[in-house]
Order: sequence, then C-alpha cells, then structure tokens
Amino acid sequence: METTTALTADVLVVGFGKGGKTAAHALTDAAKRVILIEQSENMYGGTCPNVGCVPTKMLVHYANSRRLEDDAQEFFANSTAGVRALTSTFRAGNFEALDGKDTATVITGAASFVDPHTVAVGEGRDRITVTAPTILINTGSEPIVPAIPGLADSPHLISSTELTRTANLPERLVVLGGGYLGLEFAAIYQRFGTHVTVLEAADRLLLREDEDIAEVATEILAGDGIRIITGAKITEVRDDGAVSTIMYEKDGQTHTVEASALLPATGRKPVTADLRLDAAGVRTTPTGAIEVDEYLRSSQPHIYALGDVNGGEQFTYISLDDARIVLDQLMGEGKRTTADRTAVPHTLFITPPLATVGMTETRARAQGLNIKVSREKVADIIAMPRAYTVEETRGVMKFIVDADTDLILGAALLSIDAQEIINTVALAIRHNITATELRDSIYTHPSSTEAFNEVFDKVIS
Ligand SMILES: Cc1cc2nc3c(=O)[nH]c(=O)nc-3n(C[C@H](O)[C@H](O)[C@H](O)COP(=O)(O)OP(=O)(O)OC[C@H]3O[C@@H](n4cnc5c(N)ncnc54)[C@H](O)[C@@H]3O)c2cc1C
Ligand SMILES: NC(=O)c1ccc[n+]([C@@H]2O[C@H](COP(=O)([O-])OP(=O)(O)OC[C@H]3O[C@@H](n4cnc5c(N)ncnc54)[C@H](O)[C@@H]3O)[C@@H](O)[C@H]2O)c1
Repeated sequence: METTTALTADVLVVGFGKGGKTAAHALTDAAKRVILIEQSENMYGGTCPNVGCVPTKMLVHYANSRRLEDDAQEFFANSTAGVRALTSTFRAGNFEALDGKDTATVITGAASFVDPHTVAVGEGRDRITVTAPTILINTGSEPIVPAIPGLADSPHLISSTELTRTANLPERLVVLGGGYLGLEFAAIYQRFGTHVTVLEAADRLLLREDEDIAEVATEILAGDGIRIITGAKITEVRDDGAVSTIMYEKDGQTHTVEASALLPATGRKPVTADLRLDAAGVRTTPTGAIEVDEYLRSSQPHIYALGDVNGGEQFTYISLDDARIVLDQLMGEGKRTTADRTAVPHTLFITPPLATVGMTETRARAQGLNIKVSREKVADIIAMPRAYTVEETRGVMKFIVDADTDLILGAALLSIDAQEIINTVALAIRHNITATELRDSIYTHPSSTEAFNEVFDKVIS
C-alpha cells in the first residue's frame, strides 16, 4: 500500500548549495521552519566543498608541494586521500550545522514538484511530500558532455568529481576545453606527473581576457609541460583497450592524441531536467536554467532560484550573493538585486593564479574610453620581493585606469597571491578609490599588495 508522509514548512529549500544553505541558516535563525532536501548524502554542502572549489584547490596545494623524489602514484593517492578526508569533514559539518537546529530538517532524496507549493521525495512507503508557501531552488549545475561520436560511451571518460577522488594517477589525460575547469585540472595533473593535453575549440585560451595576459598564462602552462592545442575541432573518440584515441581537426588537417583518461570540460548546465518544473508552472530558458528576474523570482513569484541553476555566473560567491538577494526579499527591504553587482572578481587557480576584475583593455578601448594602462612583469616589480621569497616570479600585473578620473577600470593579475589581492582592487573599484590612493597606501612588507605602490605609479604622472 502506498503511504505518504506529508510535511509542511515555512520555507522549503531544494538542493544543499551555497545559496540554499546560507538562506536556510538565516531563515531558521529568524525562527522560520525550514526543510532542505538534498538528493545525495555525499553532497551535503553542495558542489563547492564536496567536488568543486575545495577539493580542487587542495589538489593545487598538494600538487605544488610534490618533490622530485616523491613517487608520483603514491604521492597522488595520498593527496586524494587527504582531499577525501577534508571533504567528508566539511560534509558532516554542513549536515550537522543545519539539521542540528531545532527549526531545520534535512531530508535526503531527489525532489521533484507535484504542484506549485509541493515537492515529493522517494517512492511508495518512503514517499515524503513537503508543502511550503515559499520555495528556494538551488540544484546547481552538471557537466555538459559534448555530442562527439564515441565520447559519451568511452570507458576512459572521467568526470571532474572522479578526478578529485580517484587514487589512480592517469598516465595521459586529455582535457576537452580550456576554460576554468579544464585549465585547473590540466595544471594540477601535470604537476602530479600526468602527461596532459588540452584541446580547446577557440583560437586561443582565455578569450575573455586581453590577448597579452592570455599569452603569458599560456606560456606558463606550456612551460610547465602541458600540451595546449587551440583551434581544435574534436571529431571522434575511438577506444582501443587501454587508451582512447581522440581525433581532431586543426587548420584543415586531421590529428590524433591518445588518452588513458578523458575529461570533458566544455561547460556546465543547470540541473533542472528531473525537477518536474512544469508541475510547478516554473519556466526555464532554452539552456534549461530557471528563468528569473533581478530579484531571483521565477515565473512563480513564491519560487526563487539561486546559484548555477538560474543561469547566472557559475561561482560559489555568486550563489552566496543570490542568497543575500533572496533573504532581502523574504526578510529585508526587498531592494537588493543582481543589478547591484559591480566589479565581481574571478580567479583561475593555475600556478601562479590569474585573477581578474572589471574591464579588460580591449573592452575599454572598444568603448572609446580615455585610458592609461600599466603593465609590469612580476619578476620586474622591485617593490614586491615576496615573489622572490617564495620563488614564484612568473606572471604579470596589469591595470586599466580611466585617464580622466583616475578611477580603476579593471585589473588582470597573473601572480602569486593574485586570488587575495584582486579583492582589494575590486573593493577599490566598488568604492571609487582612485589609482593614486591605491598607489600611495601603506601595505605590509613583504606582501604582494605592495606591488600597487609601484605598478600604479607607472600610470600616474
Ligand atoms: C571542479 C570545480 C571547481 C570549481 N572551483 C570553483 C572555485 O574555485 N571558485 C568558485 O567560486 N567556484 C568554483 N566552482 C563553481 C562552484 O562550485 C559552483 O558555482 C557552485 O558550487 C554552485 O553552487 P550552487 O549554490 O548553485 O549549488 P551546488 O553547490 O551545485 O548545489 C546543488 C545541490 O543540489 C543537489 N540537487 C540537485 N538536484 C536535486 C534534486 N532534484 N533534489 C535534491 N537535491 C538536488 C545537488 O546534489 C547539489 O548538492 C567550481 C566548480 C567545479 C565543478
Ligand atoms: N576557479 C574558479 O572559480 C572555477 C574553477 C572551475 C570551474 N568554475 C566554474 O565552472 C564553470 C564551468 O567550467 P568549464 O571550464 O567547464 O566551462 P567554461 O565555460 O569556463 O569553459 C569551457 C571551455 O570549453 C571550450 N569548448 C566548448 N566546447 C568545446 C569543444 N567541443 N571542444 C573543445 N573545446 C570546447 C570553450 O571554448 C571554453 O574555453 C566555469 O565557467 C566557472 O564558472 C570556476
């Protein structure tokens, strides 16, 4: 006999991502009854701490600390064991922190809509329905596997998740796509001792960045031994026992490259297919994202979508900011919107990292702005001995400054510590702090921030 447990809550959250859990905590702290449904017991806390940012950045750290005398396979297995230990601690912490609250419950199972106010989890006797006047969808994104003949069925296909967990270091990794995810895994695995090839469809890496910056980043990656092939049109994957052969066309010629592991890194798509959004009357875009307004309200005003699932930029801190917008709707003044975001920084965690914010030189010139550009190789920045003290002097710093107002328009920092100092530049842009003020500030020594003393000086005269 089919039975259903019917639960109610003030707010229902579907998916344990950054935005959903942040909102869930704030709402329970405000005495709301919250139920959060997460499909997998391996994903409490969502993508970032389990299979995304945290494991990959820990792997960057491990890969960079490998010594020549370390056995590659053993060192790698110990590294992923370290990652598994940390992620399981974070996972348990995420679960306890929320489920342990008096007014919060975490239910494990895949949720799908029954009607605009109700979702169901489980089957038969285990079926639970949850009904709530307000629903937050935070189901994240998943990898796109491009429709290349032979790829989806290849036994050597490996996901980014598996690459953060496996104990086996692949001998030859081919990464399809040279975006954020592809380049980070390429850099990590090359340093662990794998032979890595990146096949990128575009004519160069990092199309969104200025060409000179992309060129230095490409030189660094290639200098580390990664084979980078741009302008590659992948046509087929053929499998032959121990290896896959990837066929691609470049400049009118057909080439092949062999792989023992094959990572598709050609983008991620919103997870909406199994949510039965039609039953809730929630509209999606052609890419499957939940259609939202600037307040993150879906086509059903009581249903909000946060994080990757709403088709916005796929970063943890954007999902976090989505939570601020939704909380402002539910408990605040209802004014905060996605349009309030300015100077959102990004970091590509290669070594050294590439952090960017604001406008590129190319875009500023295309807009006809009167700009000054300061660009200095990290090795040449006398005011930044930190690069020498940690023996990482590769890279370049570039700032785009409005020549009329002295305001900073953008920055690209390919440098040790770039993931930290970019936040100071972003803050300066947001609060109209001028290039002169950044140049003339007092910074700790030796630090990377003190490069500002010198690099900004080059555009201020
Ligand atoms: C390898 C990798 C590295 C990354 N590195 C960085 C980085 O360094 N910095 C950065 O800012 N971003 C990084 N990102 C991107 C970042 O991880 C994502 O943008 C972010 O985690 C998205 O969070 P979210 O809130 O949208 O949801 P997610 O954290 O993706 O959570 C969604 C949750 O919903 C669950 N779910 C899905 N469907 C259902 C359902 N039907 N019922 C119940 N639960 C469901 C999923 O299991 C998942 O736990 C990385 C991503 C990857 C893949
Ligand atoms: N450090 C970080 O913040 C970080 C790290 C990893 C991932 N992420 C997030 O995850 C998202 C997904 O990452 P991603 O790298 O998969 O996507 P992406 O969109 O960043 O890059 C995809 C790349 O694949 C290329 N491509 C597309 N189709 C191709 C094909 N058929 N053959 C060869 N190349 C092809 C594209 O030209 C592009 O360069 C990122 O956009 C980012 O938002 C962030």
